[in-house]
Amino acid sequence: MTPAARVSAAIAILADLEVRRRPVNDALREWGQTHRFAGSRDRAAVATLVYDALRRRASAASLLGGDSPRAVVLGMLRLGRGLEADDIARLFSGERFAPEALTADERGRLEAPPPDMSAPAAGDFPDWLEEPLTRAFGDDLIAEMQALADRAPIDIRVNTLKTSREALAEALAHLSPQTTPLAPDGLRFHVDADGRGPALQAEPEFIQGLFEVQDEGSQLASRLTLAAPGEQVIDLCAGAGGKTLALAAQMDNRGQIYATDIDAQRLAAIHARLERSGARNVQLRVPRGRYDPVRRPEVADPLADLAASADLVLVDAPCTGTGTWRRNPDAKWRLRPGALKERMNDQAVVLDRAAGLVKPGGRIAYVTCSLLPAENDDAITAFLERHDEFSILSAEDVCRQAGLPDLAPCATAAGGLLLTPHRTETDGFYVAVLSNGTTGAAG
Ligand SMILES: C[S@@+](CC[C@H](N)C(=O)[O-])C[C@H]1O[C@@H](n2cnc3c(N)ncnc32)[C@H](O)[C@@H]1O
Repeated sequence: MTPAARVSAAIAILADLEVRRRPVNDALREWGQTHRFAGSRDRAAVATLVYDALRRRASAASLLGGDSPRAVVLGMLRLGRGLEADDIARLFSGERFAPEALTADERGRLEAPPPDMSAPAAGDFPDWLEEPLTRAFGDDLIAEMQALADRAPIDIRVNTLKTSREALAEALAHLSPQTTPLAPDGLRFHVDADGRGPALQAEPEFIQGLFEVQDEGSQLASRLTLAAPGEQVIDLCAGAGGKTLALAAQMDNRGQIYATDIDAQRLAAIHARLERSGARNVQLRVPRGRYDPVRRPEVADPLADLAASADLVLVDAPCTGTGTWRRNPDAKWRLRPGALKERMNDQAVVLDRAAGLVKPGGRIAYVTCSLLPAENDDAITAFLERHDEFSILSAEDVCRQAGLPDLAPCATAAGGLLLTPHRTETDGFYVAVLSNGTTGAAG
């Protein structure tokens, strides 16, 4: 496909998304199936155009004075990719397979300096989130949100149960890995201009369990739980097990991790990952269906024997995922206030459940991949009001004990830590460590 034909395809896919309101991956998959002539490089380039357009949807619409798929792609090429009006005119030539030629108005807008934009347009985020995001970032709001609109690199966590970062970097030298700036076990890979990264999961080292794909922010969040060898740990929202595996390695296979989730199906992927990783200190506690003591009392509590027993309960809470918008740019335009409310309710439920599982002197590590205070500091403040036996460990102490003193400036008003693409070049993650009683955390 020519570059212009790829642009036409991206505009058509964005138009389809508007009409059918479905996840972008479904639309891209269907496009690939119905355009068999497109090779893998074409498909990657088209997908990257679509994703980049979604990243810049609001600023592009502001530049072009409208939010049609064509306008958004035009604006993205100018603002996101830095193309000049002449370069864009060559793509929008009106020739076979290319989009229609530029109108005089479009050309004028592409040539003029960008207009003054509102914060949501300049930062490419939904209007209704301006107030909470301003609360989170103050004067840094636009810089933070622009960093969240950029593309993300691909990070892996080296499985230290089986190898070292140095040894794996050498084995993967043909993919030019770099060490992650903050996480001690991470390697980073960059994607090319067409959005293609290395096919890491096809590497023999992946099959041998020497690494897992995991964003550096998620690796740091696992470290900030302060999980230590020999501890009794409950991973209450284990899902597919990304953090369970990181904790097992951090604990050097010593002690015990009980991994569960409200939803048995979410745990399905964890079995093969555990097998590959060589983690031997993980016990799965799979509910017989969906664990919901209020609506489904017939489903037994898979942790019934673990009340008040854990040194650490990790609550990797269900959340809006606003911190992962670099990877899921369509999610930012689909998020609704009702979904935020639901997640806030889930967070309170799961935190209260965690409180009953921590032994005196133990701790809860509360983690979200959200940037919204309602899901972060506010959730913790409300929890501490409900549970006066808990107190928050200072962010500085947590960073020091985790061996990550450089993260201390990420402290939030309530004493949590907020990592962001702008601050730490990671996905957005929030971590707060809460101690049950006064004896404090391990370390
Ligand atoms: C952010 S995801 C977990 C990701 C996972 N820890 C990882 O690192 O790959 C949140 C998980 O919380 C689960 N969940 C939601 N409400 C819950 C509850 N009340 N108790 C336990 N798990 C819950 C969801 O099913 C989902 O798998």
